[in-house]
Amino acid sequence: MTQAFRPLRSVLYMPSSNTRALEKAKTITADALILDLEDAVAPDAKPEARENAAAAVTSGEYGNKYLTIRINGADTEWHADDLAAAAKAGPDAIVVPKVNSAQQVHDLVAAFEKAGVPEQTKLWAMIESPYAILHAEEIASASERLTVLVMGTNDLVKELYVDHVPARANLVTSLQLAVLAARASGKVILDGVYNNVKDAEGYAAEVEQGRIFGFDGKTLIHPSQVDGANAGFAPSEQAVADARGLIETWEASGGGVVTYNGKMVENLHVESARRTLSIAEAIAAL
Ligand SMILES: CC(C)(COP(=O)(O)OP(=O)(O)OC[C@H]1O[C@@H](n2cnc3c(N)ncnc32)[C@H](O)[C@@H]1OP(=O)(O)O)[C@@H](O)C(=O)NCCC(=O)NCCSC(=O)C[C@H](O)C(=O)O
Ligand SMILES: [Mg+2]
Repeated sequence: MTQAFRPLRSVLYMPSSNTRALEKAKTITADALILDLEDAVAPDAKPEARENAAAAVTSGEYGNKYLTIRINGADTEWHADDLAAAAKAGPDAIVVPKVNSAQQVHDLVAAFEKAGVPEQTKLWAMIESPYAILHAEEIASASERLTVLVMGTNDLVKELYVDHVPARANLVTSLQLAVLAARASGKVILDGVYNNVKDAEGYAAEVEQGRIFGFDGKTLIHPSQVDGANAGFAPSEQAVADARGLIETWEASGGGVVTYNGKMVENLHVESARRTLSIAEAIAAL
């Protein structure tokens, strides 16, 4: 995780045209918000949504949540105005949909600079096409400014001509390629959204799958999904206790190979355990 272990377990989208959702989001315990100007906003509502998103970012009313704005893609009529508004507001990150190549990342970084986007505002790139999946490592490593890959599984399903199915068998290769790309380039990666806000069981299974696959967190569409992601992408109490025990046992041994709870422990396991503790500490510090 390159963002100094800033937790991004739960990253909630909301249409920036929906003032009720923007208001409600102030009290929702998501680690980050994506104030959307793209697919969740109808063309007629884009100008007002743009103003709402900028006002939300500058309001100072969202506590320590990481605030991002998802702008419309560079090939749309709204992109330039979205980017100008985001540049002025200075969110923690600008989320760009449908990023397909390293060249596109270079162009975006240049456009950020030209538009006067503050240096501390990062680029989050959405990976949501077959082409992007096959070029995910080049995209992820194209710029230091790009800190997070965000899976767009709705668009990916559309582009693959498949359906959403339980356990996402038809997306497993894509998800894993994207996680590999993020890990190879030291970037954070967020899983896609779960569309059925009434299906708590299916949602919980998908959170667990995302955690097992190695995602750092999940993008969400409804407040009811926040607690599940916060718990699912945090080390459990047992994992924290095991990490402490493992480190203590290994250190007491003088740093060679030992067993802890019957399992072999070497320095690489200690590194993983320290990472678990760092994540737990970062979450506790929120
Ligand atoms: C999915 C929804 C349209 C459902 O809306 P609704 O039926 O109004 O939900 P509820 O009545 O259950 O809402 C209860 C209260 O919670 C607030 N609310 C709802 N959703 C959000 C939210 N996302 N953020 C903040 N607050 C929210 C409601 O306002 C109610 O508040 P109150 O009345 O005060 O109690 C809706 O949830 C929604 O719009 N979700 C977000 C949709 C979105 O942003 N989509 C874009 C990204 S998804 C995507 O496609 C990613 C990617 O590009 C890909 O390709 O995969
Ligand atoms: Mg999409």
